[in-house]
Amino acid sequence: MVRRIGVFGGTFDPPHLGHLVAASEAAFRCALDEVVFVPTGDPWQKHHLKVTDAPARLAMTRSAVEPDPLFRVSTCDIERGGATYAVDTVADVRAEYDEEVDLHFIIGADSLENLHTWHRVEELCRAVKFIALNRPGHSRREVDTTFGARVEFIDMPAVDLSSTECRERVRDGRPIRYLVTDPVAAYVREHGLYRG
Ligand SMILES: Nc1ncnc2c1ncn2[C@@H]1O[C@H](COP(=O)(O)OP(=O)(O)OP(=O)(O)O)[C@@H](O)[C@H]1O
Ligand SMILES: O=C(O)c1ccc[n+]([C@@H]2O[C@H](COP(=O)([O-])O)[C@@H](O)[C@H]2O)c1
Repeated sequence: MVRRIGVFGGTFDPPHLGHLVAASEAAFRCALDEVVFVPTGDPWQKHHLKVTDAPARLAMTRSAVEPDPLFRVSTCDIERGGATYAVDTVADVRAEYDEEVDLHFIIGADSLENLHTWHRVEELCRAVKFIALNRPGHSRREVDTTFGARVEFIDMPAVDLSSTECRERVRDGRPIRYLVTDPVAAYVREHGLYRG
């Protein structure tokens, strides 16, 4: 039996409940054997934003996924260096297995809308199928399939939350408890992240 692996790339600055619900729902609905969270090294489309250092995002992502035996973290994007391209992510994750695996790239509706801007997208689309999740304010159906994307649309309980909102809440002194896991909230507090 070829194992079905979900690859969930994200900047995870910080990881929040929307990410965890998306991964869990994708795993359940698509019978995934494992979901690999891959924090970006250098998210090139976020160069206009201040992104938290990779070790902190990695530590938060590890702590967020640790309780779920179906989830693990790969550091491949952080270790590779240079701009993070999903086409490299999936090649590196594939290389982490000794056996043949069927890779599914988990993606929110907002990212799916921008898929046509991704590096070597046709090659990426040959390498993986996409599991696309609804995200408030974004239509999942607007995907340009001319480059061959194979997309399965999954409905998850809508989580109207972003890392941006979490960062803004911390900056403004508002709570993020219950929007992120307790260990992530503790990490943010103890390391003074997002205080502006
Ligand atoms: N609430 C959500 N519901 C569904 N998908 C989500 C949600 N939040 C993030 N995602 C998806 O998770 C992946 C990683 O997202 P990312 O780490 O950039 O989080 P974000 O909340 O979009 O961050 P930011 O606000 O900093 O842009 C993307 O594919 C994104 O579409
Ligand atoms: O391959 C690309 O060119 C590309 C461009 C933008 C985003 N991505 C990937 O999309 C995932 C979510 O990225 P982000 O920046 O929305 O956190 C992550 O795995 C990124 O590497 C990939």
